[in-house]
Amino acid sequence: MPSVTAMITLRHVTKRYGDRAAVDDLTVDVHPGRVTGFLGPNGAGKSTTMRILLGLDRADAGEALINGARYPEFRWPLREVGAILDARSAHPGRTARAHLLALAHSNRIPLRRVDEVLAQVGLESAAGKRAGRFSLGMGQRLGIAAALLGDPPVLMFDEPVNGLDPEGVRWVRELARSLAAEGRTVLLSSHLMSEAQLTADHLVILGRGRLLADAPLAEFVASHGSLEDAYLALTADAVEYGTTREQGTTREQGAAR
Ligand SMILES: Nc1ncnc2c1ncn2[C@@H]1O[C@H](COP(=O)(O)OP(=O)(O)OP(=O)(O)O)[C@@H](O)[C@H]1O
Repeated sequence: MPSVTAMITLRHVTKRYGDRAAVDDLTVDVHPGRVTGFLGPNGAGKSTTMRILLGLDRADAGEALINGARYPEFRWPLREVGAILDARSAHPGRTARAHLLALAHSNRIPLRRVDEVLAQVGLESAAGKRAGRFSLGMGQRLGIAAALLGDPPVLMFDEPVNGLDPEGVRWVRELARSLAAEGRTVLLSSHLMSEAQLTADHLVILGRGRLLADAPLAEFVASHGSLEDAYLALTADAVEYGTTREQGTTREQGAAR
């Protein structure tokens, strides 16, 4: 049974670039045993939040914890949290198997896990192929294999279905749901409301780096009939780069707010 304790804890996290806050006093908990959809318009701060959690960016203020610890404190981080931030993270000259073997070595993960995760993501037959020759979808699968390698209790996927075909999209959805059903914490960012509605149990929505909502999916859908309608109503004032209805041209609203 999943514990009721939050596995991802953000407390007053702020990150500034110049005079602008990419993440602005963000406090939220992400719980195990469910898929939490991490939503927000372009530039809302989703990737920055994930990067801070993964120790790739440093917050100017606040605390970002995974299972009670800061990422740099983990001796074997891949056993604590699996993440895909960028589908092309493997060295292009390395085969899929060599990439995963190197990761397993570096985190003292049993080497048998390499073949297990290759099978889990459907890449057995491509294990000897260089990552640089992978299609976008294969690259996403390799990224997910790396995330699963250490059997971590926490998974963070940033736009995992970008560029995937319908079969791949469904596969990611079912994978995310099964990982949550095993009691893991799954945080998944997406721009696709239809996909988020099919995948997430719970939603955390950001706008301009601030928390706009933290509630069960069912509440959103009940309030407006669809997640898309609820989301667009909630984020209307937080969109940075929109298109004007009359001309379909891009305008920047950021300076006006
Ligand atoms: N390295 C950086 N230098 C300067 N500004 C940055 C940097 N990284 C992010 N930002 C800014 O911080 C804000 C938040 O960006 P972030 O990528 O976290 O948003 P996001 O919600 O992931 O957006 P998207 O949905 O477009 O991926 C944006 O205004 C972005 O331009």
